[in-house]
Amino acid sequence: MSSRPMMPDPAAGADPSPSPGKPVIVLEDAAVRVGGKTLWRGLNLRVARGDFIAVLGPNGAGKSTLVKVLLGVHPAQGTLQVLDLPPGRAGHRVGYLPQRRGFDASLHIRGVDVVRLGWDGHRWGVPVPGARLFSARRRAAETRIAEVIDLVGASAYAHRPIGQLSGGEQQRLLIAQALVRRPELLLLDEPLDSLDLPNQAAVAALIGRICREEGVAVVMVAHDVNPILRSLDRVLYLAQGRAVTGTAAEVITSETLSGLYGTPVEVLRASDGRLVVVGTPEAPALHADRHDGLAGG
Ligand SMILES: Nc1ncnc2c1ncn2[C@@H]1O[C@H](COP(=O)(O)OP(=O)(O)OP(=O)(O)O)[C@@H](O)[C@H]1O
Repeated sequence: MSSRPMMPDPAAGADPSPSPGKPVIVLEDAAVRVGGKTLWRGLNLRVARGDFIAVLGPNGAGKSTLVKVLLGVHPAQGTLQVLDLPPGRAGHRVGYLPQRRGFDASLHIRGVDVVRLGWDGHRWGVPVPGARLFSARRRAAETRIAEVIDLVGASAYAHRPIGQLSGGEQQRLLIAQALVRRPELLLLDEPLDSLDLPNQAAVAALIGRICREEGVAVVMVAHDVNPILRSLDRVLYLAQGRAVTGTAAEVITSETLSGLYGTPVEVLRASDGRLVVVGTPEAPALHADRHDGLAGG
């Protein structure tokens, strides 16, 4: 986890502080169109092993779309590489936790089975119990499933029905599911949403630890940077069709965000260190091509 401090320049759009080492993600001058219009462009990002990057921005800025681009399920222009391959080609080397709204309380599938789906959810059918016991491959799977449940601190409740667990407990098990195939890159879409503050802090700390201890690069969409402020390496801030990248201290400033939004935005620091952004405009509409010159990047 490292980054070189340097003031970001929204106009230039370059990622100012790439980490050294072989990149896990390379985006150069990337752009995305949705419904025939440009959502964002001029996006430059390099993510290295063990980096923790937050993707921030207002509703509709294109944060989830960026994750879909990295997964290879949404097309984009520019230079795009994930683990040295075009997006979508790295298979199990990429773990993904989509946005969600929680499990139905009546759902009886156990937490451990949810994690197991991350291992063999692509296969049809129910495993044959006898075959399972004698398969070395299956034993390796069960060892890894137990290991990853332990890693996220969910051993005490992993055998209970997932619908009966708290939001924080469910989220830990879903993170375990995303980690079970030992991904080198973890894409998390708002994993802290719908969690209460203590659980936000606990899950944020867990993700930071996974980054450090497992060497996994994490790209995490977040609405609030505060729970992850201490664990982060860099942020990518999307707004008004443009992107800036840098450390949180560089990007989340009145000067940088005012430049990005093109209107005065104030960043206040509370006495407990929390950052509060004031005066951001409403969610931007998609940028029509005739405005591309203004959207810049
Ligand atoms: N397949 C699609 N077809 C049409 N519009 C789409 C499609 N996917 C995304 N959009 C639009 O693109 C914009 C960006 O969506 P996206 O979900 O990436 O934003 P976001 O920054 O993640 O928003 P939020 O913070 O609300 O989750 C939205 O206006 C959305 O309606």
